[in-house]
Amino acid sequence: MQESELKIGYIIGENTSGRFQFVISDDSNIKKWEYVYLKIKNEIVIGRIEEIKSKSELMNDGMDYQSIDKYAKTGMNDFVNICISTILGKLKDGYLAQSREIIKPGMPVYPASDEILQKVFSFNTEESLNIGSLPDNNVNVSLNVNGLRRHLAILAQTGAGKSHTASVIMEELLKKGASIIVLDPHADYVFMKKGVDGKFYSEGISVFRTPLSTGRYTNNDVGIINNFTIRFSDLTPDDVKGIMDIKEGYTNLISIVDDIYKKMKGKKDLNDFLETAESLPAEDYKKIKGRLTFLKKIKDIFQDYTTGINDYLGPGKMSVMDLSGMDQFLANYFSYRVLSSIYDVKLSSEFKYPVFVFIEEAHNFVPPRSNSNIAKMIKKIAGEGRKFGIFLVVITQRPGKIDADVLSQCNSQIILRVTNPSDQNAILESSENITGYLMEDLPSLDTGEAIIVGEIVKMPAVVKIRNRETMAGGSDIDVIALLREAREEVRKKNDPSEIRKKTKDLLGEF
Ligand SMILES: Nc1ncnc2c1ncn2[C@@H]1O[C@H](COP(=O)(O)OP(=O)(O)OP(=O)(O)O)[C@@H](O)[C@H]1O
Repeated sequence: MQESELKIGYIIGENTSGRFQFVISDDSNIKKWEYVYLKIKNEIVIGRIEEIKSKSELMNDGMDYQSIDKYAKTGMNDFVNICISTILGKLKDGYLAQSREIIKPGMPVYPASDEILQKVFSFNTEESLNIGSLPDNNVNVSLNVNGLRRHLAILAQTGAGKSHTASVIMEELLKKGASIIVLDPHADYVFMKKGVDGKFYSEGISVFRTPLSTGRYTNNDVGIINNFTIRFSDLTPDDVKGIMDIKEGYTNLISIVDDIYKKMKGKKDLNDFLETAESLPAEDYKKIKGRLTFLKKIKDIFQDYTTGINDYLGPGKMSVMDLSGMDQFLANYFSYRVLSSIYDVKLSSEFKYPVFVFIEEAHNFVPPRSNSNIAKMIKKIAGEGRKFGIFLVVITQRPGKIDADVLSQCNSQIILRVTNPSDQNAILESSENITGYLMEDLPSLDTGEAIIVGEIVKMPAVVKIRNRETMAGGSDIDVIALLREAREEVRKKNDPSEIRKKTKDLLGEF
């Protein structure tokens, strides 16, 4: 095909090494977010359309309705359609390298073919995770598993598709034999053992719950579950303080717990702890009584066995820690136990495979300036984890309410719809990958559409995340269907024939 047949426009006006503008014909089908290229000295320089402007000298913004109406009816037009495109780089061996060429007015602009785009959005099979496709064509987009080495953030407002996206990445990582831990405060991932068809999906997935869990699903709903239990005598005094939510500054309560430990003479189990506490001087007992009541309330988590790292960490194994129904500080404590044990085995190289840790609702575990054990552990992993092979996937709907250092340690971002300006600002500040142009698109993304930037992709892209293979938990409630059911219930309650039927059932024929 001749170049002249392919081109869609010509470079015009002022252009820079980062951006160019070109005029397109009136009947062009080109759309925002599509990719174009220029041929400069036998090289292909790729750009992405960020904006399309249309303007007319004739029908300008100083004219009234009647005059425009007249022009419009004549069919006359002098529209100029101008596309603004960012330069993503020049294509080199399937990768993008920086382009420093001068972009001159008059140069033709070509639409990037699916073939070119497919090259840019794929990696070799072993390193690629299939995440979805470009929204307007069939080009598959893959993530580079190596890009996860520098942590990933999945950011979006509620309902935009964070858990869906995270599940797709988990499915892909499982296929690669990854070891995955999921901190799951709302039981969003507890059904992943099942496929969308309801059949069994993967041997490798286990769900861990504490006997305390009063979450949104029962054990029967979830199917096979593993209990996360603790043998009280395995706990250190500091562990017990953590479980009782006794923070660093509570010096009185800290010394009372230490005192109980010094005086314990029996099996060092929960009963021993509680009985020893009762023998404390009345004043001390009074101070700690509320915390002891709490320990009694959660006594079911203390069993004969302490769930340990070998239960939940292994090659090709994904363990979902269902923390639903727990107070935040207990969820923090359990999560801290899990992450610190992973940190230890990775630090000592006892476990050699990479571990991917997904943290849902991460803003609750590591809010700004938090000094809790779990927050310190997450910050440590964000800072140094990648050296030992622990990679974070931080998921949050409140990017403005999570520790900024943790967010900025994430070198890749998958960002779905975000309309709140303070969250948009937090995202913009967290990463140099995100430009103002990309930010402008955030409010208009559809559910399941994401902007992906950073080391996991060769160039920034808006991607339609693929369908899930596994069953979702925590999907949106179908309000319409439930309201329909409620109306039907009320109708039946008031329907005379239903009332007669009920009376007959109760009294028999009369
Ligand atoms: N790529 C997608 N394709 C099809 N459906 C999707 C996609 N992404 C999300 N959805 C659907 O949109 C709804 C919300 O998705 P999801 O639960 O993942 O959002 P969320 O951002 O995690 O919400 P929340 O903050 O409430 O947990 C779900 O019903 C989900 O199935």
